[in-house]
Amino acid sequence: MLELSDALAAYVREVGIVEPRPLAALREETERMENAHWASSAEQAALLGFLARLIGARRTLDIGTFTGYSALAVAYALPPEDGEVRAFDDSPAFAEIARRHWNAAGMSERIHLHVGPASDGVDVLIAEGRAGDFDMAFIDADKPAYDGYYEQTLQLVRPGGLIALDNVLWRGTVADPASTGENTVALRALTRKIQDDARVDACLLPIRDGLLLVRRR
Ligand SMILES: C[S@@+](CC[C@H](N)C(=O)[O-])C[C@H]1O[C@@H](n2cnc3c(N)ncnc32)[C@H](O)[C@@H]1O
Repeated sequence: MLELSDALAAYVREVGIVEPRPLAALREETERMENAHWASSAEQAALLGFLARLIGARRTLDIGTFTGYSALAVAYALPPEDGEVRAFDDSPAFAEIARRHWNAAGMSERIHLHVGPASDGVDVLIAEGRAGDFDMAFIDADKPAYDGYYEQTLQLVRPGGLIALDNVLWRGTVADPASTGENTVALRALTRKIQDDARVDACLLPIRDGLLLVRRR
């Protein structure tokens, strides 16, 4: 696979994607943080925004929000009049950073963040009767809980809607039978389950740490 050198990444960012200035400001602040690698890359976030536009998304879920980069990238792709991102993260510190940047981008009306365990927050939406009400979900929180998030989002996303799961290659460990770490085992099992799941179509993109795209039938 082609290695994305710094020069090549800079080229892609210059001519291959559009990153609004407030989104770039959020990325730049995040890059100075200890957990900077948690954030989606600019290219991956641009892909999510592109896919949101492609399917005409109006309402989306962002499970594992960190400093808010993926949520903001998708928010830009939603219609200004009624676009809605429901975001979930259990860190109040990350929430503060995310909200500051969403506000600066003029997107705070469009993105609603639940601070607490994501599964509880998503359950609230299900209890509120919002099954089938969402067009897209991005799953990027704790890996052993992905299967639960997948089942929850499958309820919330409409037929024809999209679920994207990040990090499904887990730095390549999933292809090594000797790797039996908790995250590796969970991601390997879920990827196989999804490929055999008659409720969906799925396609694994080997970009960055692996992005599994799932379409609800
Ligand atoms: C990889 S980061 C998300 C990156 C983000 N999607 C982006 O593109 O910038 C994972 C996030 O999930 C959050 N998280 C982990 N376990 C969680 C849980 N059980 N409930 C809610 N958030 C959780 C962490 O606080 C962290 O911010």
